[in-house]
Amino acid sequence: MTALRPDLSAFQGSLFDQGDDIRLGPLGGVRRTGLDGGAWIDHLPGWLQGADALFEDLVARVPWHAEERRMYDNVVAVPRLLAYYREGEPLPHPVLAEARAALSAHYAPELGEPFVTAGLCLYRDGRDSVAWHGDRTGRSSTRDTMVAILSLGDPRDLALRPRGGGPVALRLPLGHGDLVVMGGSCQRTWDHAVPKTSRAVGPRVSVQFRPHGVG
Ligand SMILES: O=C(O)CCC(=O)C(=O)O
Ligand SMILES: [Fe+2]
Repeated sequence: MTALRPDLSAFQGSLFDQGDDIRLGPLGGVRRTGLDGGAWIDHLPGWLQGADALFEDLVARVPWHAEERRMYDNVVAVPRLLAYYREGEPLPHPVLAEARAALSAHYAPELGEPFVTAGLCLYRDGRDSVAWHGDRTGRSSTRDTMVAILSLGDPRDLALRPRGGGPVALRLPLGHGDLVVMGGSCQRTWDHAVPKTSRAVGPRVSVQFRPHGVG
């Protein structure tokens, strides 16, 4: 496994967020969109101020690695870089621990348990992506849960459609400190993806917080 240092020359930063002061805003402004089958999406654009400074710090300090997957007779590269922080493992920046604690407190009445793990993805350019899937390797395959995602860097679309296919029902551009939370039956009854794009886009980092046993 090789650690990688991505080329940041394509990263422009946001015109609206040039500060180095990295700070979370209140969660009171999240807006919920209900989806069919008991799923929902919460969205809060610009939750984190100083998102570009955090982005650059994470790109430089997280031990990013590439993965390969077997596809029938071939071994193919996973089209993004990854890092994973297990329950109890220190996160790569203190504001991520604050974010996890704030999300845990805000959603406790509904979720009944804290967010504990953090998965990080780095999309280097428009060729990096994540294919249609639900996060259903653990308890989320049978139970309602939540996955909270903080997005940094250049926005990329998170697309959602009902599980099993059909047209895209929702497309949210996420970057520069935006928060999205997928909740209810979303991982079971809906699929999500970050599609490849031919637009000239800079890199994006996604930080996914999940409860224990949700993958
Ligand atoms: O990049 C994102 O925001 C989504 C990532 C994702 O769906 C996953 O890692 O399961
Ligand atoms: Fe996912």
